[in-house]
Amino acid sequence: MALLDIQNLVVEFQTASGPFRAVDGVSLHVDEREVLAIVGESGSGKSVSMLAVMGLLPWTATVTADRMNFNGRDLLKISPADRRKIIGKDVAMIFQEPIASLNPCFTVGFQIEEVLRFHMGMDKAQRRARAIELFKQVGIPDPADRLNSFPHQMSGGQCQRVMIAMAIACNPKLLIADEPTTALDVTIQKQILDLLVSLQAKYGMGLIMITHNMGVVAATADRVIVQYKGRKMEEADVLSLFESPKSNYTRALLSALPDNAVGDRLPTVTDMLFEAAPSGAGA
Ligand SMILES: Nc1ncnc2c1ncn2[C@@H]1O[C@H](COP(=O)(O)OP(=O)(O)OP(=O)(O)O)[C@@H](O)[C@H]1O
Repeated sequence: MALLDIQNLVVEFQTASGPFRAVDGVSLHVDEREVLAIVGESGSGKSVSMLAVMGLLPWTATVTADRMNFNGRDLLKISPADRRKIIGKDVAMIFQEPIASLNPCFTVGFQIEEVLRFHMGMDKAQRRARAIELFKQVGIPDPADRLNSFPHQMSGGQCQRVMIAMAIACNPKLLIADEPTTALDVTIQKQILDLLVSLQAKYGMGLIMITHNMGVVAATADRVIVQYKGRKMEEADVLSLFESPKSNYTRALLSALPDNAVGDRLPTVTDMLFEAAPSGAGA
Protein backbone atom coordinates (compact mmCIF):
# COMPACT_ATOMS: atom_id res chain seq x y z
CA MET A 1 0.00 0.00 0.00
CA ALA A 2 1.32 3.44 -0.94
CA LEU A 3 2.01 5.85 1.91
CA LEU A 4 0.39 8.70 0.01
CA ASP A 5 -1.95 7.94 -2.85
CA ILE A 6 -3.61 10.85 -4.66
CA GLN A 7 -5.99 10.35 -7.54
CA ASN A 8 -7.19 13.16 -9.79
CA LEU A 9 -6.38 16.14 -7.59
CA VAL A 10 -7.90 19.43 -8.74
CA VAL A 11 -7.30 22.77 -7.01
CA GLU A 12 -9.17 25.87 -8.12
CA PHE A 13 -8.78 29.38 -6.73
CA GLN A 14 -11.49 32.02 -6.79
CA THR A 15 -9.83 35.14 -8.17
CA ALA A 16 -11.06 38.60 -9.15
CA SER A 17 -10.99 37.50 -12.80
CA GLY A 18 -12.85 34.23 -12.16
CA PRO A 19 -11.84 30.69 -11.21
CA PHE A 20 -8.21 29.69 -11.80
CA ARG A 21 -7.27 26.01 -11.96
CA ALA A 22 -3.77 25.69 -10.46
CA VAL A 23 -3.75 21.87 -10.31
CA ASP A 24 -5.60 19.97 -12.98
CA GLY A 25 -6.15 16.27 -12.39
CA VAL A 26 -2.81 15.25 -10.90
CA SER A 27 -2.41 11.68 -9.62
CA LEU A 28 0.64 10.54 -7.68
CA HIS A 29 1.79 8.09 -5.07
CA VAL A 30 4.76 7.80 -2.75
CA ASP A 31 5.82 4.61 -1.06
CA GLU A 32 7.50 4.17 2.30
CA ARG A 33 11.24 4.91 2.11
CA GLU A 34 10.87 6.39 -1.38
CA VAL A 35 12.09 9.78 -2.59
CA LEU A 36 9.73 11.32 -5.13
CA ALA A 37 10.74 14.54 -6.85
CA ILE A 38 8.09 16.84 -8.28
CA VAL A 39 9.75 19.06 -10.81
CA GLY A 40 8.55 21.86 -13.07
CA GLU A 41 8.98 25.54 -13.69
CA SER A 42 7.59 28.23 -11.41
CA GLY A 43 3.80 28.27 -11.34
CA SER A 44 3.34 24.65 -12.44
CA GLY A 45 1.33 23.83 -9.32
CA LYS A 46 3.95 21.87 -7.37
CA SER A 47 3.54 23.72 -4.07
CA VAL A 48 -0.22 24.06 -4.37
CA SER A 49 -0.63 20.26 -4.76
CA MET A 50 1.32 19.61 -1.56
CA LEU A 51 -0.32 22.48 0.37
CA ALA A 52 -3.60 20.77 -0.55
CA VAL A 53 -2.34 17.58 1.14
CA MET A 54 -1.34 19.59 4.23
CA GLY A 55 -4.69 21.44 4.28
CA LEU A 56 -2.81 24.75 4.21
CA LEU A 57 -4.51 26.49 1.28
CA PRO A 58 -6.54 29.68 1.82
CA TRP A 59 -10.33 29.64 1.84
CA THR A 60 -10.39 30.83 -1.78
CA ALA A 61 -9.15 27.38 -2.84
CA THR A 62 -11.44 24.47 -3.65
CA VAL A 63 -9.75 21.09 -3.40
CA THR A 64 -11.26 17.95 -4.90
CA ALA A 65 -9.83 14.51 -5.58
CA ASP A 66 -11.15 11.01 -6.24
CA ARG A 67 -8.98 10.07 -3.28
CA MET A 68 -6.21 11.54 -1.15
CA ASN A 69 -5.18 8.60 0.98
CA PHE A 70 -2.46 8.80 3.58
CA ASN A 71 -1.67 5.44 5.16
CA GLY A 72 -5.01 4.15 3.92
CA ARG A 73 -7.15 7.06 5.26
CA ASP A 74 -8.69 9.62 2.93
CA LEU A 75 -7.56 13.05 4.17
CA LEU A 76 -10.49 14.71 2.42
CA LYS A 77 -13.04 12.52 4.20
CA ILE A 78 -11.77 12.35 7.78
CA SER A 79 -12.82 14.95 10.37
CA PRO A 80 -10.73 18.14 10.78
CA ALA A 81 -9.76 16.94 14.28
CA ASP A 82 -8.48 13.61 12.94
CA ARG A 83 -6.63 15.41 10.15
CA ARG A 84 -4.89 17.69 12.66
CA LYS A 85 -3.58 14.61 14.47
CA ILE A 86 -1.93 13.39 11.25
CA ILE A 87 -0.68 16.63 9.71
CA GLY A 88 2.43 17.97 11.42
CA LYS A 89 3.00 14.59 13.07
CA ASP A 90 2.90 11.79 10.48
CA VAL A 91 3.18 14.19 7.54
CA ALA A 92 5.49 17.19 7.90
CA MET A 93 6.53 19.89 5.47
CA ILE A 94 9.47 22.27 5.19
CA PHE A 95 9.40 25.39 3.08
CA GLN A 96 11.55 27.54 0.82
CA GLU A 97 12.04 30.49 3.20
CA PRO A 98 13.20 29.09 6.54
CA ILE A 99 13.38 32.45 8.31
CA ALA A 100 9.88 33.42 7.19
CA SER A 101 8.57 29.98 8.22
CA LEU A 102 9.58 30.48 11.84
CA ASN A 103 7.71 32.81 14.19
CA PRO A 104 10.00 35.83 14.87
CA CYS A 105 8.44 36.44 18.30
CA PHE A 106 9.45 33.16 19.94
CA THR A 107 12.76 31.39 20.49
CA VAL A 108 13.43 28.42 18.24
CA GLY A 109 13.47 26.24 21.35
CA PHE A 110 9.93 27.30 22.29
CA GLN A 111 8.73 26.60 18.75
CA ILE A 112 10.15 23.09 18.56
CA GLU A 113 8.96 22.28 22.08
CA GLU A 114 5.42 23.39 21.14
CA VAL A 115 5.38 20.75 18.40
CA LEU A 116 6.48 18.13 20.93
CA ARG A 117 3.87 19.28 23.47
CA PHE A 118 1.00 19.33 20.96
CA HIS A 119 1.69 16.07 19.15
CA MET A 120 3.67 13.96 21.61
CA GLY A 121 2.27 15.16 24.96
CA MET A 122 5.78 15.35 26.47
CA ASP A 123 6.44 17.16 29.77
CA LYS A 124 8.84 20.11 30.02
CA ALA A 125 11.98 18.09 30.80
CA GLN A 126 11.26 15.52 28.08
CA ARG A 127 10.64 18.29 25.55
CA ARG A 128 13.92 20.03 26.34
CA ALA A 129 15.89 16.76 26.15
CA ARG A 130 14.27 15.80 22.85
CA ALA A 131 14.81 19.30 21.39
CA ILE A 132 18.52 19.11 22.22
CA GLU A 133 18.74 15.65 20.66
CA LEU A 134 16.97 16.89 17.50
CA PHE A 135 19.27 19.92 17.19
CA LYS A 136 22.25 17.57 17.45
CA GLN A 137 20.82 15.35 14.73
CA VAL A 138 20.46 18.24 12.30
CA GLY A 139 23.96 19.53 13.04
CA ILE A 140 23.29 22.67 15.11
CA PRO A 141 26.34 23.31 17.33
CA ASP A 142 25.85 24.10 21.06
CA PRO A 143 22.25 22.88 20.88
CA ALA A 144 21.28 23.72 24.47
CA ASP A 145 22.37 27.36 23.97
CA ARG A 146 20.91 27.69 20.49
CA LEU A 147 17.44 26.71 21.74
CA ASN A 148 17.33 30.16 23.38
CA SER A 149 17.95 32.01 20.09
CA PHE A 150 15.33 33.89 18.12
CA PRO A 151 15.14 33.14 14.36
CA HIS A 152 16.77 36.48 13.41
CA GLN A 153 19.81 35.53 15.48
CA MET A 154 20.48 32.50 13.27
CA SER A 155 21.67 32.19 9.66
CA GLY A 156 19.36 31.00 6.86
CA GLY A 157 21.06 27.60 6.81
CA GLN A 158 20.69 27.22 10.58
CA CYS A 159 17.01 28.24 10.41
CA GLN A 160 16.48 25.57 7.75
CA ARG A 161 18.13 23.05 10.11
CA VAL A 162 15.67 24.17 12.82
CA MET A 163 12.78 23.68 10.39
CA ILE A 164 14.06 20.20 9.56
CA ALA A 165 14.40 19.41 13.27
CA MET A 166 10.78 20.55 13.81
CA ALA A 167 9.62 18.50 10.83
CA ILE A 168 11.24 15.26 12.04
CA ALA A 169 10.42 15.90 15.71
CA CYS A 170 7.47 13.50 15.76
CA ASN A 171 9.06 10.82 13.55
CA PRO A 172 6.91 11.51 10.47
CA LYS A 173 6.25 8.81 7.93
CA LEU A 174 6.27 11.36 5.12
CA LEU A 175 8.30 14.55 4.77
CA ILE A 176 7.48 17.11 2.09
CA ALA A 177 10.34 19.49 1.25
CA ASP A 178 9.26 22.46 -0.88
CA GLU A 179 12.36 23.93 -2.56
CA PRO A 180 14.24 23.51 0.74
CA THR A 181 17.53 24.93 -0.53
CA THR A 182 16.45 27.64 -2.97
CA ALA A 183 16.79 30.53 -0.51
CA LEU A 184 20.21 29.42 0.78
CA ASP A 185 23.79 30.12 -0.28
CA VAL A 186 25.18 27.64 -2.78
CA THR A 187 27.70 26.29 -0.26
CA ILE A 188 24.94 25.60 2.27
CA GLN A 189 22.54 24.08 -0.28
CA LYS A 190 24.49 20.84 -0.59
CA GLN A 191 24.82 20.45 3.19
CA ILE A 192 21.05 20.79 3.64
CA LEU A 193 20.29 18.37 0.79
CA ASP A 194 22.76 15.83 2.22
CA LEU A 195 21.17 16.24 5.64
CA LEU A 196 17.66 15.64 4.28
CA VAL A 197 18.68 12.57 2.31
CA SER A 198 20.62 11.08 5.23
CA LEU A 199 17.67 11.62 7.63
CA GLN A 200 15.29 10.12 5.07
CA ALA A 201 17.47 7.01 4.80
CA LYS A 202 18.09 6.77 8.56
CA TYR A 203 14.40 6.96 9.53
CA GLY A 204 12.94 5.27 6.43
CA MET A 205 10.65 8.21 5.69
CA GLY A 206 8.93 8.80 2.39
CA LEU A 207 10.23 12.10 1.01
CA ILE A 208 8.62 14.38 -1.57
CA MET A 209 11.15 16.85 -2.90
CA ILE A 210 9.60 19.80 -4.74
CA THR A 211 12.15 21.49 -6.97
CA HIS A 212 12.73 23.22 -10.27
CA ASN A 213 16.35 22.08 -10.21
CA MET A 214 17.20 18.97 -12.23
CA GLY A 215 20.52 18.71 -10.36
CA VAL A 216 18.60 18.26 -7.10
CA VAL A 217 16.42 15.63 -8.80
CA ALA A 218 19.47 13.67 -9.98
CA ALA A 219 21.10 13.86 -6.54
CA THR A 220 18.11 12.80 -4.47
CA ALA A 221 15.18 11.15 -6.24
CA ASP A 222 14.15 7.56 -6.88
CA ARG A 223 11.20 8.58 -9.02
CA VAL A 224 10.19 11.85 -10.68
CA ILE A 225 6.96 13.57 -11.67
CA VAL A 226 7.22 16.42 -14.14
CA GLN A 227 4.47 19.01 -13.84
CA TYR A 228 3.58 21.78 -16.29
CA LYS A 229 0.73 24.27 -15.93
CA GLY A 230 -0.97 22.21 -13.25
CA ARG A 231 -0.79 18.92 -15.16
CA LYS A 232 1.42 15.90 -14.88
CA MET A 233 3.47 15.66 -18.08
CA GLU A 234 5.58 12.64 -17.26
CA GLU A 235 6.39 10.17 -14.51
CA ALA A 236 9.45 7.92 -14.51
CA ASP A 237 12.21 6.50 -12.38
CA VAL A 238 15.09 8.92 -12.20
CA LEU A 239 17.44 7.08 -14.58
CA SER A 240 14.81 6.64 -17.30
CA LEU A 241 13.86 10.30 -17.02
CA PHE A 242 17.40 11.49 -17.63
CA GLU A 243 18.24 8.84 -20.25
CA SER A 244 15.04 8.83 -22.28
CA PRO A 245 12.66 11.64 -21.38
CA LYS A 246 9.30 11.12 -23.04
CA SER A 247 7.69 14.55 -23.07
CA ASN A 248 9.02 17.55 -24.94
CA TYR A 249 8.67 19.58 -21.78
CA THR A 250 11.00 17.23 -19.84
CA ARG A 251 13.48 17.38 -22.72
CA ALA A 252 13.27 21.16 -22.53
CA LEU A 253 13.99 21.16 -18.78
CA LEU A 254 16.96 18.84 -19.28
CA SER A 255 18.34 20.85 -22.18
CA ALA A 256 18.38 23.93 -19.96
CA LEU A 257 20.98 22.32 -17.65
CA PRO A 258 24.35 24.14 -17.83
CA ASP A 259 26.07 21.01 -19.24
CA ASN A 260 23.87 21.32 -22.31
CA ALA A 261 24.81 24.90 -23.10
CA VAL A 262 25.68 25.46 -26.73
CA GLY A 263 27.17 28.76 -27.85
CA ASP A 264 26.91 31.72 -25.53
CA ARG A 265 23.49 31.14 -24.05
CA LEU A 266 21.47 28.33 -22.54
CA PRO A 267 18.43 27.11 -24.46
CA THR A 268 15.25 28.13 -22.64
CA VAL A 269 12.23 25.94 -22.08
CA THR A 270 10.29 28.10 -24.54
CA ASP A 271 12.98 27.65 -27.24
CA MET A 272 12.73 23.90 -26.88
CA LEU A 273 8.97 23.76 -26.81
CA PHE A 274 8.71 25.70 -30.04
CA GLU A 275 11.51 23.76 -31.74
CA ALA A 276 10.43 20.34 -30.57
CA ALA A 277 6.66 20.63 -30.43
CA PRO A 278 4.99 23.42 -32.34
CA SER A 279 1.64 22.06 -31.14
CA GLY A 280 2.43 22.27 -27.41
CA ALA A 281 4.27 20.67 -24.55
CA GLY A 282 2.79 17.20 -24.61
CA ALA A 283 4.54 13.87 -24.93
N1 LIG B 1 -3.85 31.90 -3.16
C1 LIG B 1 -3.79 31.85 -4.50
N2 LIG B 1 -4.72 32.48 -5.27
C2 LIG B 1 -4.67 32.43 -6.62
N3 LIG B 1 -3.71 31.78 -7.32
C3 LIG B 1 -2.75 31.14 -6.61
C4 LIG B 1 -2.74 31.14 -5.19
N4 LIG B 1 -1.66 30.42 -4.77
C5 LIG B 1 -1.04 30.00 -5.89
N5 LIG B 1 -1.68 30.42 -6.99
C6 LIG B 1 -1.32 30.16 -8.39
O1 LIG B 1 -1.29 28.76 -8.59
C7 LIG B 1 -0.28 28.46 -9.55
C8 LIG B 1 0.61 27.38 -9.02
O2 LIG B 1 1.38 27.91 -7.96
P1 LIG B 1 2.48 27.05 -7.18
O3 LIG B 1 2.98 27.89 -6.06
O4 LIG B 1 1.95 25.71 -6.86
O5 LIG B 1 3.62 26.91 -8.28
P2 LIG B 1 4.99 26.15 -8.16
O6 LIG B 1 5.05 25.17 -9.27
O7 LIG B 1 5.16 25.59 -6.78
O8 LIG B 1 6.02 27.31 -8.43
P3 LIG B 1 7.11 27.99 -7.47
O9 LIG B 1 8.32 27.15 -7.63
O10 LIG B 1 7.26 29.35 -8.01
O11 LIG B 1 6.53 27.97 -6.06
C9 LIG B 1 0.46 29.74 -9.85
O12 LIG B 1 -0.01 30.28 -11.08
C10 LIG B 1 0.09 30.65 -8.70
O13 LIG B 1 0.08 32.01 -9.07
